[in-house]
Amino acid sequence: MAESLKKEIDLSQYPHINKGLEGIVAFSSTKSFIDGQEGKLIYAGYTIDTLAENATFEEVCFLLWNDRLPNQSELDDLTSKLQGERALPESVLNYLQNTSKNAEPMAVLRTAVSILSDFHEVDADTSKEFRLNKAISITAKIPTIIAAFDRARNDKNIVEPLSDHSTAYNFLYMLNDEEPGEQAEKTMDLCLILHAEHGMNASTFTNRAICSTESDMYSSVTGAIGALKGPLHGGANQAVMNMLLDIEEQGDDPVDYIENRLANKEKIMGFGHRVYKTMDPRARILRGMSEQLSKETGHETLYEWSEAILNTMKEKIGIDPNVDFFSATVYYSMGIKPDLYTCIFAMSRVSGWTGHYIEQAENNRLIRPRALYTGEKDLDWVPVEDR
Ligand SMILES: CC(=O)SCCNC(=O)CCNC(=O)[C@H](O)C(C)(C)COP(=O)(O)OP(=O)(O)OC[C@H]1O[C@@H](n2cnc3c(N)ncnc32)[C@H](O)[C@@H]1OP(=O)(O)O
Ligand SMILES: O=C([O-])CC(=O)C(=O)O
Repeated sequence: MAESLKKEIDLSQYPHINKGLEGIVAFSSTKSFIDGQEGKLIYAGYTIDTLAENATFEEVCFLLWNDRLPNQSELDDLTSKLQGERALPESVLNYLQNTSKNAEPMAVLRTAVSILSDFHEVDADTSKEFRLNKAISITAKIPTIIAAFDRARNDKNIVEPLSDHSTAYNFLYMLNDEEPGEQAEKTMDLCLILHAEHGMNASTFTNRAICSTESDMYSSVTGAIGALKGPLHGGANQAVMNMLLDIEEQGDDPVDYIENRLANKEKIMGFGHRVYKTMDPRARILRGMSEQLSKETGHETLYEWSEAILNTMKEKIGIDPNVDFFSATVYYSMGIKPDLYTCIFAMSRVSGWTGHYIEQAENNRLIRPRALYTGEKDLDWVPVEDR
């Protein structure tokens, strides 16, 4: 039967059956450029190194939403709008306080962003200003959601957002109920810059597909959070930390640990990339941050193991680390719990998602690829009692 069906399918109608859409260009975009061979990343004209050295996360948000850097008064205006939008509606706070303390933070974030749409006009108009204001509002509230849930699940008081300071500072303040030092703020800000945008990754693609049905921005960000959560995408940073902690707990040698897993054909989290065939430029920056911070905070061994794992991966299968590998030890050194790492990724990537939403909405075409049907055809109906 399968043989005869294969003959019926006219494969010439489907010249590009491409599992995983690898290499398919489905959009044009001004948001970012990736050179996977050279390991280069550019956001709207600026290399990731330039932005890491000079920008703030707020400037990167402006860049991704407007395709240019802000002048001082535009930056002040955006910063104060973000600060003004940080507070959550009462019912979202109630949800965060009353949901299961064992819930996955990314699942809680996904639900909370979805609930936010109940309190906002979602598609009242189609102007760029309306969409920008939505982008600002969602971006401003995500750090508050993450910090509030983490405190609620640990039976701690929820800390109200500040009406001043940067996104990075305010997040750490709400998470820990204490003012962060200059270095902690700078590190968090840098992490937000590094994770903000990355072309047509799975979550951004999801976000654009939802936008293309003329659905609202809350729906597209909610869907994107769901896509980011998976361990093959943003969820890998948490998995990296769990792997390092597993090595510690088992008293294992990191090289043996990796070699055993590779021998079992297991994937090593934080390594490999669909586009980069060399070191991810963000991993290069995070590697330096991880080295410095882990030494300063007494987690030097974790950094040394990371280097040993990196060398083993390169030597055994020639695969380099991605953004999720060294970010794990950076966050760990900052005292952040592993199951919040992917939420921090979302806290940053929302700037890219919403930038892409605006871009898609302004030049929309429904995203609707095809699947090659390989099932049976013309089956006779069999009554349920006879099956
Ligand atoms: C922010 C981000 O999303 S960055 C990515 C985060 N994800 C991870 O770190 C998870 C681990 N990595 C992976 O699973 C993959 O490298 C992906 C999903 C990121 C990219 O996958 P793809 O482009 O589909 O590459 P694919 O999975 O086909 O890998 C090619 C080969 O390298 C191997 N490989 C790729 N990544 C790894 C890895 N992390 N560990 C071990 N082997 C790997 C594959 O097994 C495959 O081998 P094969 O040709 O012998 O079958
Ligand atoms: O581009 C990808 O496929 C994954 C990635 O690195 C990101 O989203 O930052």
